[in-house]
Amino acid sequence: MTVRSSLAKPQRWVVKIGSALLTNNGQALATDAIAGWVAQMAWLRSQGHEVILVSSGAVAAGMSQLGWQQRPSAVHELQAAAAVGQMGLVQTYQELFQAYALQTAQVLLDHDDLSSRQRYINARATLNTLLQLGVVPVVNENDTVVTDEIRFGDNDSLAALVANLVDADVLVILTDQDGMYTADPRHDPSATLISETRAGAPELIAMAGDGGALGRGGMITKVRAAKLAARSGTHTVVVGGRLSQVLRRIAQGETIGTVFVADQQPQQARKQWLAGHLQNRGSLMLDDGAVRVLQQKGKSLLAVGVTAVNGEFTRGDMVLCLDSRGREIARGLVNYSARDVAKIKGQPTEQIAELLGYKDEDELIHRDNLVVADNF
Ligand SMILES: Nc1ncnc2c1ncn2[C@@H]1O[C@H](COP(=O)(O)OP(=O)(O)O)[C@@H](O)[C@H]1O
Ligand SMILES: N[C@@H](CCC(=O)OP(=O)(O)O)C(=O)O
Repeated sequence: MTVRSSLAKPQRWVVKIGSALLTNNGQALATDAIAGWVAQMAWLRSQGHEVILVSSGAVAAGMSQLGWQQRPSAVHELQAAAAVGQMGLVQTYQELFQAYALQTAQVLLDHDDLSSRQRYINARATLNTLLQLGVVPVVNENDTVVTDEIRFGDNDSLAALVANLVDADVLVILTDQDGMYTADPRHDPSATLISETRAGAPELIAMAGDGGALGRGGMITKVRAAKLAARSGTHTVVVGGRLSQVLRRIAQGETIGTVFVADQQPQQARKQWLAGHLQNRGSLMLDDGAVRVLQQKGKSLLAVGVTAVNGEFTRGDMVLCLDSRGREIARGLVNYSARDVAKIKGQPTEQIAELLGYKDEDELIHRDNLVVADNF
């Protein structure tokens, strides 16, 4: 099966719509165009796909509401414009999705949320819960507190980090060109469209230029985003948002835009990332039964299989899982702090709420967040 045709199976999609598309030349939100994408996302949902939307446009919408003709260069003015514009942006999505009986949720994130382990695990749990509830999350950068991203107008990397967070199958970046060309087509009329490439191919950087006046990340940030997304095995499609029925056509395997193929299997890529990127903060000693289910059955770790706790860790930290002789058999992101694990170790899952006065996840470490030793 080719990457293109694989997109026709029910999938988890992250769809990113850039500033360059969302406004009518910076005058106001392009509501008709937005209605068209919403209709297509509702169709994706009706076909069994899950959809997370990453939408820019807050600064551009705010500028037009405030009557500003020029994009300001002062960061606090950009942030103020984003705060004004975000209101109209989410309201527009809420009303348009409602026509398809779909609920929406506003999720504002910044890069720190995704690099701090505790916030990472919380953001992941919230987004997964929203998807399970059938809600369409509408994500944007938390522009009030970021500086670099708003200055450079880059929601592409945010979209890639969201794709990593939810293990998306595909990231679709809608923009104002039909895809990625061998050079910026605004400046080089001989440039040709690249139909398929490997995410992370080094030659792409030299072909990618910067952006236009409204969205400003340009193609460079999309190339970087495709490389980031590939860490979770997510394929990226950069494609023209104004092409008729663009999302439907991608879901039907049509060859449009540029596909950046992730050449690692999702699980493998994610586990490599877990294995390689985080320092451990403590360890859990497991009984023989827990060691067996982790090693042989690929299951999650439950509190009942833990016999001892070491170290000072909080929810979201990386901890080592040791067998009774102290050998490391796995490592993963823990859902409870060291203090709480000490209270629930050896206990069945049903006891967690009573022992702690609250319960987050059933698992101490979910299998998606766990790497068993032979994968290190
Ligand atoms: N190699 C390339 N292929 C296609 N577009 C490119 C390339 N290099 C630079 N660009 C520019 O990137 C722009 C899209 O990026 P940007 O303006 O940031 O939009 P968005 O708001 O969608 O992120 C295009 O309008 C195009 O001029
Ligand atoms: N988060 C901001 C800026 C993000 C932005 O413009 O990014 P992009 O669409 O990638 O060029 C906004 O909503 O306006």
